[in-house]
Amino acid sequence: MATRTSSPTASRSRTTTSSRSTSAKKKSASSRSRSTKKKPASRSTSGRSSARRPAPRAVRNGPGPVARGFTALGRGVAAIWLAVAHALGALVRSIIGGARDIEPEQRRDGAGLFLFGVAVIVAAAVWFEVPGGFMDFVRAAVSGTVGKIGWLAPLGVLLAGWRVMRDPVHNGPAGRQVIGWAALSFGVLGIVHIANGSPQPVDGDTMALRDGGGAVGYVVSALLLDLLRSSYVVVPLLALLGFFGVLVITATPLYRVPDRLRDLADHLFGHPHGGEGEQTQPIRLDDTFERNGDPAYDTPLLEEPKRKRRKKAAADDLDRDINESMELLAPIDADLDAPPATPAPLVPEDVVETGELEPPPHSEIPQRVEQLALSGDIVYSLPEGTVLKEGSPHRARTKASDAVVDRLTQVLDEFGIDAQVTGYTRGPTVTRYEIELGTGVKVEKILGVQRNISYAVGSEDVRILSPIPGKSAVGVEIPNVDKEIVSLGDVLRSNAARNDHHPMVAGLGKDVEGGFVVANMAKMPHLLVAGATGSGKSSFINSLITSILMRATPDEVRMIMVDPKRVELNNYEGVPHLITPIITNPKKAAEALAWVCREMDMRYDDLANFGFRHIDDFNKAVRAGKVEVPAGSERVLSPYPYLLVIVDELADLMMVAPRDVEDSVVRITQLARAAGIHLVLATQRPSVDVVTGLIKANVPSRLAFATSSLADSRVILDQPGAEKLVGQGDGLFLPMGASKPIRVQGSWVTEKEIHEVVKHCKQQLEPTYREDVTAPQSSGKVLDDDIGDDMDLVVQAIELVVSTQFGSTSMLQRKLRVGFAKAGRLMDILESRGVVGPSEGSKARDVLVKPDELDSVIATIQGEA
Ligand SMILES: Nc1ncnc2c1ncn2[C@@H]1O[C@H](COP(=O)(O)OP(=O)(O)OP(=O)(O)O)[C@@H](O)[C@H]1O
Repeated sequence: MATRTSSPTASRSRTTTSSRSTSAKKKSASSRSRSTKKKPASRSTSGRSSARRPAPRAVRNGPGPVARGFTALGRGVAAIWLAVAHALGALVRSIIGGARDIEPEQRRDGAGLFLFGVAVIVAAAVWFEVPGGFMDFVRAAVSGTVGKIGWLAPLGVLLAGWRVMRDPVHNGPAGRQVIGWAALSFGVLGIVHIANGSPQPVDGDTMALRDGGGAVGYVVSALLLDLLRSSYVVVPLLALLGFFGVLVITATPLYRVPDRLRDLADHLFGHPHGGEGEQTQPIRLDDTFERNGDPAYDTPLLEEPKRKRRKKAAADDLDRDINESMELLAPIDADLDAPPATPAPLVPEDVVETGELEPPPHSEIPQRVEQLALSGDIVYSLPEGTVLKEGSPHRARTKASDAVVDRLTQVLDEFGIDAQVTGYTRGPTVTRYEIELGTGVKVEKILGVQRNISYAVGSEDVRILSPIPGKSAVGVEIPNVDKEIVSLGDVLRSNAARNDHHPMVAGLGKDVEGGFVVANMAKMPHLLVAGATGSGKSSFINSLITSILMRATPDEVRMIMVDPKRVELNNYEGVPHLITPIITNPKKAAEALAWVCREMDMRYDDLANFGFRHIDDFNKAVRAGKVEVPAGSERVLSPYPYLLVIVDELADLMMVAPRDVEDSVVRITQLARAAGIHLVLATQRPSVDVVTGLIKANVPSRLAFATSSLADSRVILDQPGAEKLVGQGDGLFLPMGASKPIRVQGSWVTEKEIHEVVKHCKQQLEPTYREDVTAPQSSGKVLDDDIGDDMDLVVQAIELVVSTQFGSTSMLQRKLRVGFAKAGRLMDILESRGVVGPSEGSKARDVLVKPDELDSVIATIQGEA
C-alpha cells in the first residue's frame, strides 16, 4: 500500500521551511549576481517571505540513490533471467508440442529455470564429484537427506523443472505437486531404507544413513516399523503411499488408472490414439479445419506495441515469477480440491479482516465420463471433460485492485465520509469493494459520491449495492482492468456441477466473489436472456448448449433451436439432441412453437391418464416398468426426454407472427414445467413490444447482459442495473423467486471446443428428426380456404370486433347483415387468427387484439390469403 505523509510534525515542517528559505536566499543571491531580470526570485528574499506560506512540496520518503541503483540492477538481472527462462521454456514447449499456446500469465519459466540451475549444481556435486567446500556441502546434504537415491536427485529436480516449464496449468496447483512428490519420495525412500537393512545412526553419527534412504528414509521407515513392527506390513504401505503420490502428481482418479496406462503405452510404443474405426475414417474438411472463432474479450481497437509496455510487462512478469518461486518454497497446506489461487477475499493489510467469503470449492479432477445406454442397444458416451480447457487462474488479490482501494479511501477522506474500505472480492470482470460505514453515516452519502468514485477510478460503470445481500456493508462494483476468462470447462468441473447429475445443469459462469454459478435449467423453468448487441448473449447460449451436450444424452434432453440470425447456432447442426433441423425461418419457428404446445398437450394427456403430476415421476415409473398400458393397447411406453427450446432472437419471431408466438410462448410457459419442456428466449431488443407483459409474467428467470438504456434494464429485470454492466459476458442473473440479481461473468467456450464436443456427439448417433415440428397445422389450411371470397367480410368483422372490443356473433349478424351460420363462421375464422378467444357459451368472446394493433393484424391476414 502507498504510504502518505499527510501531516508532518510541526517541528519537522518548521525545519523544512527554514532550511528551504535559507537555500532560497542563497539561490536568489546568486541568480541576482548573474541576471537582474529574475524579479520573483528577488522578491522572495524580502522580509515578507517569512509571512508567506511556502508552496507545498512533496516530502520525499522514497529509497535513496544507492537503493534505487540496487533495485535497478536487481530488475536488470531478473529481466535477463526471465528472458533466458522464456527462451528455454519456449524450447521445452516446442519439443513437447501441444502446450505451445500457453498464456503469458500462466508461464512459470523463471521457476523452471531455477530448478534447472539446482539440477546442474546437484549433478556436479553428486555425479561428477566436483571438489570444493560448497560442493562438499551439497553432496553431504543430498546423500544425508535421501541416501542411496542421491544419484537420482539431479534427474528428479530436472524433471520437476521440465514439468514446471512444459505446462504449469496442466500440473495443477503447486500445493498438489508438493504433496504428490512428498508422498512419492517418502514411499520410495522408506522402502529403500528397509531394503538396505534399516541402518541406524550410531552414537549420533548419521553417516550410516547414507547407505539407506537417508534421513528421510530413516524417519519414515523407523516411525512405521516402531508402530507396526513387521516390514511385511510396512513395505506394502509405503508402496501404496508412493502410488498415491503418483496419482496426485498426475491428477489421476483411481478409476482412470487403466485409461492412463493405456495412454502411456500408446505414447511409448507409438500406437495411434483411439480405436481402429477412427483410423479408417475418411478425412473431412471438418476434422482438419482449424476453427478459431471469436476470441474472448474481443475488441476492435488495435493496441500499439509500445516499448514501454514491454518493459512494464517484463517487470510484472518478474514480480510474478519471484512470487511464484517463493510459493514453490513456501510450506504447503493446500487441500487437493482447493482452487489454484487462494480465493479468500483480499483484506488490505491495515484494515479489519472480513473473513469467510470463500467461493464454492472447485475440483481439478477430470469430470466423470458416463456410459449411458440409449433406448435400444446403442451405448452413447458423453464427451470427455478434458475437451473443455481451463481458463485463467483466479487471482484473489492484485496490485490494480489494491490501488483502487487507495483511491476509494481517498475519495471517502476528501468528502469527509466516516467509512472504511474493509476489503474486496475479485470476480473475473468486476471487483466488489466493501465499505463499512461509521455510526450515524447515511448510506446516501456513498450514493452521493458515486460520480466522484467513477472519476477517481476512471470508469463509467461503477455500480453501488446497498447493502451487499447478507452483509452490513455497501458494495462498490468496479470493472477490473485485468479481466479473467471464465472457461466453461472450469465451471462444469466445479464441485457444484459435479455433485448434481441432472442432465439439464448448465454452467452459467462465475460470480463477483469468484464462486462458480451453476443452474439447473429444469428448475428455472424458463429463461429470458436479453442484452444489447455484443453483450454476450450468443456466447451464453453457446455455453448453455455445450453444457447440455457435455452432460446429457439425446435420450435425456432433446432440443429445438431457433436461430433467425442463421449463423449463431449452425455449429450444432446435426447433433443427435436435435428434434428438428435448426430453424432459421421465423414463420417456421412460430409453427414449431405451436408444435411444442401440441407435444405438451400430449404429455399432459399421458400424465393425466397414468396418474402422474410430473414427467420425472412418470419417467421413473416407466424405467422401473411400473406403468401399465390399458388392455388391448399396443403402445410401448418410453421415458419422455426433457425438451429445451432455444430461441436466439425473439424479436424476429414477434415481428412475423406476434399473436401466435405470444400465445404459444404463454401457453408453454404456463404449463410446460410439469411436462419437462423449457424455454430459453434471447433478444437484443428488450422493448415492450417484444418482451410483452404476458411473456414477462410467465418467464420467471431472467439473465440480463449489458443493455443500452435504463428502460431496457427495467423491462428485463424490473429494476435498474443492467445498463451499468461492462458487456462481453458481464451479466445479472435473476433466478426465479429471487429479488436481487447475482452478478455473473458468463462462461466462455471457444469455437474449437464446441467443434470437438459436437464432433464427439455426431460421431456416435445420427439425429432422428420429426417431420411434423415445422409442418403447418392442417386446420390452418382449411380455414385459409374458408376465407376464400369473404376476405372483405372478414376484414369488416375484425374492424367491428376490435373497435367495439365486443366479440359477439349476433352483433356481427346485425351489423354486417349476414345470416347466423355465416356470422358463426366469421367468428371461427377470427378465433383461428387470434382476434377473439374461444366461445364461452352465451357470453361474448374475449377480444384479444387491441385497437392499435388492428392494422397489423389485418395486414397479416390479407398477406396470408
Ligand atoms: N463470457 C465471455 N467471456 C469473454 N468474452 C466474452 C464473453 N461473452 C462475450 N464475449 C466477447 O464479446 C463478444 C460478443 O459476444 P456475443 O457475440 O455473444 O454478443 P451478442 O450479445 O450475442 O451480440 P449479437 O446480438 O450482436 O450477436 C464475443 O465475440 C467475445 O469476444
